[in-house]
Amino acid sequence: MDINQVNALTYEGFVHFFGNVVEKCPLVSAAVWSSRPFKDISDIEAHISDFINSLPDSGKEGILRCHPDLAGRDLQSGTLTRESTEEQGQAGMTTLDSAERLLMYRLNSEYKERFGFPFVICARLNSKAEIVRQLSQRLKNERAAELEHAIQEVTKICSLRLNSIVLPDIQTKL
Ligand SMILES: NC(=O)NC1NC(=O)NC1=O
Repeated sequence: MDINQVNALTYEGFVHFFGNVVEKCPLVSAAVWSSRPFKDISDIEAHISDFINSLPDSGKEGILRCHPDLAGRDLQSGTLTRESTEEQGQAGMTTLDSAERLLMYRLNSEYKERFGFPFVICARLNSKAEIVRQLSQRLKNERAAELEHAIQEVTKICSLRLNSIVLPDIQTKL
């Protein structure tokens, strides 16, 4: 859909289409709907980022906790959202061998133990090797810096999801 169609959506319609641009957090799209009309995709993205960044740490942590582990239980049991299934597939998380799966499980567990929220990274922008490297690296961060880093990854995931729903401006004008 183009930006004019987005701006014409009712609240219910907007949450229907945009409710999962931040994983399992329809509250975020519900919150930004009242900022219409949006100029373009970047404008929607900016409102979402502003909303998330204005949350207290507990709210940011809550957003992270709504994300499934990479190569975790939801993937094994087929209960990932459609978006997350595609993203984890693209990053090679669906074709790990048993040693790689065990490594991801260990690192994810260690990360959750240390920070109290799951490791989040924009899977579509990272290869399997890069995900393992970043997970090992980010385990060494201070908690506050890591929370901000993880939230930036949420906004990258959100940006790619928005771009798969809304046509870019250039296409709207063709
Ligand atoms: N934990 C985590 O990073 N999850 C995800 N990342 C991503 O791009 N999609 C996800 O579900």
